[in-house]
Amino acid sequence: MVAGAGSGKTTSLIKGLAAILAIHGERLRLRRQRVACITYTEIAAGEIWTDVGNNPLVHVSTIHSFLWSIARGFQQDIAAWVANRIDERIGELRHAATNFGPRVQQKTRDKNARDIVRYEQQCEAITRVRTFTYGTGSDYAKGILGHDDIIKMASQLMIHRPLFRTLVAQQFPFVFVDESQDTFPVIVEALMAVQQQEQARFCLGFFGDPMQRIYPTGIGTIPKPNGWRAIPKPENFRSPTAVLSLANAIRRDGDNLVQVGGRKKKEGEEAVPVVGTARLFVLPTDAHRDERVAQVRAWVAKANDDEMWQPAAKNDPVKMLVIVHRMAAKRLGFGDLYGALNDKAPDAFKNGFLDATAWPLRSLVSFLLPLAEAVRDGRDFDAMRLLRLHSPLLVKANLQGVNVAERLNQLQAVSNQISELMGPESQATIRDVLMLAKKSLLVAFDPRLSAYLEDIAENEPETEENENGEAEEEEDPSNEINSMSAFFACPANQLRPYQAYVNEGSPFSTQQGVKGAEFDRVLVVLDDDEGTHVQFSYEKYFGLKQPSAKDKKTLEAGGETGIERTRRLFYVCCTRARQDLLVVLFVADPAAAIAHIRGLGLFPEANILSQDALS
Ligand SMILES: Nc1ncnc2c1ncn2[C@@H]1O[C@H](COP(=O)(O)OP(=O)(O)OP(=O)(O)O)[C@@H](O)[C@H]1O
Repeated sequence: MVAGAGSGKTTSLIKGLAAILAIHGERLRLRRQRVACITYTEIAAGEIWTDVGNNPLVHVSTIHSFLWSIARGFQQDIAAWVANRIDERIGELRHAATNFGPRVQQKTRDKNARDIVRYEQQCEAITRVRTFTYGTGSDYAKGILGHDDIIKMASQLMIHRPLFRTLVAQQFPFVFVDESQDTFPVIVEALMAVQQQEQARFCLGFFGDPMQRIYPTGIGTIPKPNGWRAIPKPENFRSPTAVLSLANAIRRDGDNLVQVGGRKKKEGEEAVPVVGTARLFVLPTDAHRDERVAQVRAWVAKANDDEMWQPAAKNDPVKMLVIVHRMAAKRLGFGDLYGALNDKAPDAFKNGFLDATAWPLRSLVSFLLPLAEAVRDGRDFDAMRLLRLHSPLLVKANLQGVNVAERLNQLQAVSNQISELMGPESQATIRDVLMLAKKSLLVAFDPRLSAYLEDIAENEPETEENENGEAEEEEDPSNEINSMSAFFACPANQLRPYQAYVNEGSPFSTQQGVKGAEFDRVLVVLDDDEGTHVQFSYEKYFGLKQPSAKDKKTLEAGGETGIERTRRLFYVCCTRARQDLLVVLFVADPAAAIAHIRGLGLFPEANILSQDALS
């Protein structure tokens, strides 16, 4: 099912699941089979499972847990895969070492050498591992596979082992994949291999929209082999007429998909279209952005005769979506964190910063920060739940012969210390928090993080600044090291405002975290960060700024530039609105920008407004 935003893909998926249960439920139960529904995040999984009445015949999960639930029984294959993976890594590191040019810094060479030693030790250690498990970060020596390993390992098993394919189909004769545009290509290949082998015994369905792909690792368009049925859904049920025209106009320069309809509301017996509003304000980039956004909101409140648009400090009825950039990060209180994981940082860090999935952040954001907050608020139950979920100190195998009361006291003491270090007034750095967690064995760290904690000495001077600001140069092996040392030096209390942004104002969490998110009033703030953002550029998207030399090279090579990525993100943001949409674009020269944007046919001319409208 390939269809635009608000066309009811998720609604259809849930109806499809219900229909399968009604038609095949009894047979599935007897054969101990289940229906798998793969979603992007745990939150989305929870929501879909609630929608199907928490039916145990439906296994709703992320791709990782789905794959692990099938692969975990194949321990011998896993062990062989891990041994091979370590060899591969050592080979890659040695290859890199022999190809280091004269400009590569000594610390990069040292790290390479230490990493080789670590992998060689792991190679030895895995022979003693009895059972491999799946955790947040991979630690082969302890028998733990991480997220990336599960994807690589299980898809390989699926692609190369007929028996494994049969097993998948036997356990899960129906597999639905939601948000299929953001699925890894190798997973699509693997699932298609199962379908090819099992034919009518295996029903596979993808639900998605290539224009809503927001992760660079996603496949976008799913290939359609012969014999597959495409299910079109041409109607839009969410957007008011004004937003629907904009959505169609955004796609006109992309894949040209046109949706019809739009949201309707009942008036007596009749269903009438909701007209709604879609406006663009183009305002000057200066130090008064917040005030200007507030002024625009007051203006819309008046124009729409809707007080809900007035600026609100709490429980804001307007959903505001911003792509964070340096200025916003500074204002929100996590400027250093932004700098560490964005300036001259590896692409994986920059991408993972947008939704807090970058590996340096994971244990902090998913465990240590929530733990610190639970302790501070006196939510003992939550603290305990987090510890049980994340701490190896409470794993059954590690509690044998241990005085449990003592262990709990010890955990409480460490949790209190972590909470203090991460408190708003604390002067502690991220490194301090991580060191304490490491020393006290509070959490099993991703070995990449452990390695850096061992390697990067305290107060290590940061290397040369990125002078030109344009982070468009090639990836340099020392980027990761520099990023990590800046990351360790960040104040730990910047994590809280960062997490609040990711949970509330980030279009990424909105898109992926809350399935099919929709809001009555949406405010999208577009604000390029003085040209340092390479992933997204609204100025380039609107044609206010020329593509760079690198963009042109990428296009010539058939690659994709930030312009396409920005179009898709803009589409996702705008199509969340059920009633009114307000877009605020900050640029250096609003008058020129307005003249240009009027010619694009995105917004009606009368709805492209400037500062003048506010005075
Ligand atoms: N057949 C229908 N009739 C009326 N309303 C519908 C219908 N199908 C879906 N809707 C409503 O339209 C809205 C969008 O539906 P849904 O979230 O399923 O779309 P989607 O295609 O998954 O959207 P997106 O791609 O933007 O996540 C929801 O409010 C849903 O209740």
